[in-house]
Amino acid sequence: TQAFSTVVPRPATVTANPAVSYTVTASTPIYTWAGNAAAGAVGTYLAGILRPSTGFPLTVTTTSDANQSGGIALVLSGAPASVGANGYQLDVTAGGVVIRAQQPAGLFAGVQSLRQIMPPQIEARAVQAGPWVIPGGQMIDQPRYAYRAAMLDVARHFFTVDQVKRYIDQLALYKMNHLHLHLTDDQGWRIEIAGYPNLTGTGAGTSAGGWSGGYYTQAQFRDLVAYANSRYVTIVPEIDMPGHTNAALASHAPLNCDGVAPAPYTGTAVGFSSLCLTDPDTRPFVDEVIRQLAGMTTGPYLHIGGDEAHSTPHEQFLEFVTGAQQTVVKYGKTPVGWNEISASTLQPGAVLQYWNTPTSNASVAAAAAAGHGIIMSPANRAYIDLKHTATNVIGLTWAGITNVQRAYDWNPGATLENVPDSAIRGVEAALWTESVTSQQDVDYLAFPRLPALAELGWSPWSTHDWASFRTRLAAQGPRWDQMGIRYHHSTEIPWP
Ligand SMILES: CC1=[NH+][C@H]2[C@@H](O1)O[C@H](CO)[C@@H](O)[C@@H]2O
Repeated sequence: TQAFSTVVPRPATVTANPAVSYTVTASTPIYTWAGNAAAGAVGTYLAGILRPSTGFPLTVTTTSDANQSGGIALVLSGAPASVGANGYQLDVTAGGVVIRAQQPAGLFAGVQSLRQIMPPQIEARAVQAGPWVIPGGQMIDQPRYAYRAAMLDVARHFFTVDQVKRYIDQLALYKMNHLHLHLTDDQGWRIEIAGYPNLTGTGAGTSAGGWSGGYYTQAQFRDLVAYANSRYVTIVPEIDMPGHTNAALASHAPLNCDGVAPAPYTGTAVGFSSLCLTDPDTRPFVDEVIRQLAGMTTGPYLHIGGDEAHSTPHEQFLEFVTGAQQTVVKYGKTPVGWNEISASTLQPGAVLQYWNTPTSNASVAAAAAAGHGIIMSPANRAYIDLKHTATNVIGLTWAGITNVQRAYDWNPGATLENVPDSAIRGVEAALWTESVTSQQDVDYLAFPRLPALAELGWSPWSTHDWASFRTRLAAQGPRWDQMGIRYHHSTEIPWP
C-alpha cells in the first residue's frame, strides 16, 4: 500500500490512520456534488485518471450527502473554513473516500493528493493488476501562496499545443495554478497577431540553434487557455518588450529605427535588441498586440517582459514600460513584468517578477512597500533551465548549478531584504529553452526540481523540511516512471 504521508506538496496537516484503508473495486462509484457542474467535471477528470489503469467503470454520479460513503465522494459541504477557496479536507476510512471543499478548485486539489496515495500504477494508461488500496487517514490542506507557477519559454524553442498540455497536466499534479508562456523573444514570435502576419511568418520561422520554428494560431492559443482552465491553471502570456525583440524587428521593418529589418536570430545572446521607441509605428503595434492577446486570455494577467533592455535608452525604456502597463490596464488586464520595470511608474496592481540573484533590491523593496505584489523566481533557486550537475549536457550555468536541495531549501517569503512575506504573491519555476529542444529535455530539467518549487508555493513554512521532502520526493519516482516522465535521477534523493 502506498504510504499515506508521501504527498508532494506536503499537505498542511496530515494524519495517517494505518488501521484502516479503502479498496477501490469495480463497484466503486465517484460521487460529485449535486447541482454543481464544475464539481461534476472534477469527478469526470478523476474518472479519466482511474479508469484506464484500474479497468473499472467508476461511474460518476451525484450526491447531496456531505458524508457520502461507499465510494469516492467529492462534496462541496462540510469543509472547514480554514481551507478557504482552494483547499480541501480528505478523509479515507474503511467506508470510502470523501474530499470536502468550499469550491471546485479545492476538490481538484484534493484529487491530486488522492492520486498520490494510490499505488503508482494508477498513473499507467493500460489496465494494471491492482489491488487499489488507499491507506486510511485525514488531510486538511490549503495553499500558502495564491500564485504557484511554472514558466515555459516557447520562443527559444517551440513546443506544440500537445506538449504544453502535457506540461499543464504535470503542473496540476503538483497543485501549481499558473503557466507563464514566454511567447516572444529574439529567436521567435510564437503567437498569431491579426494585421501583422509576418510576425508568425519570418518571426516564427526558426529558433535558437536554427531548429524548426512554429507558432500558435489564435484558435490554438484559446484552446490552450481552455485546457489550462479545465486543470485550474491560469495562462499568463508574455510579450517581452522593449528588449528581446529581434523576431518582431526581423518581421516588421517599420519597427526598426533605420527601417531596415535585421536577419532572424538563432544565437543565444541577450540584450542586443530593442523596439525603436521613437518610431511612430511602435505604439500602434504594441497597442494592437496587447489588445489581441488580452482578448485571447481569460486570466487576469498579461506579462510585458521588460528584462535586459540593454540597447534601449533608459529614459525611453521607463516611458515605454509605463505606457505598456497603461495599455494592459486599458484592455482589462493586470500588468506583470520582470523586476526591471520597478524603475518605471508602476500602474495600480502591477506585479513584479523577481529573477535576479541578489537578496536585496531597493527598487523592488520600494514597489513592495507601495503595495505591489512580488513573484519570486530568483535565478539561483527557481531557474530550472540551469544544470542539475556540472556534468549535465543540457542546461545553462550562468547563475550556477541548481541541485534539488538548492531549488527547495529557501523561503520565498524571507529572501528579499525589506520585502515582507505579505508582499509575496508566490513562486514561479522558470524553464528557459536555449538548450532545451525536446519533451525529454523539458522532463529532465523540470523533474525533480519542479515539485520542489511547487511545495514552496503550496506548503506552510512551518512544515518546510528537506529530510522529509527528499523522502516524499523519492516516492514520486515510480509515479513518473508510470507517466513516462524521464526525470533526472538526482543522487540527493533516495529513489526506491
Ligand atoms: C528574465 C531573464 N532574462 C534572461 C534571464 O532571465 O536568463 C534566462 C536564462 O536562464 C534567459 O533565457 C533570459 O532571456
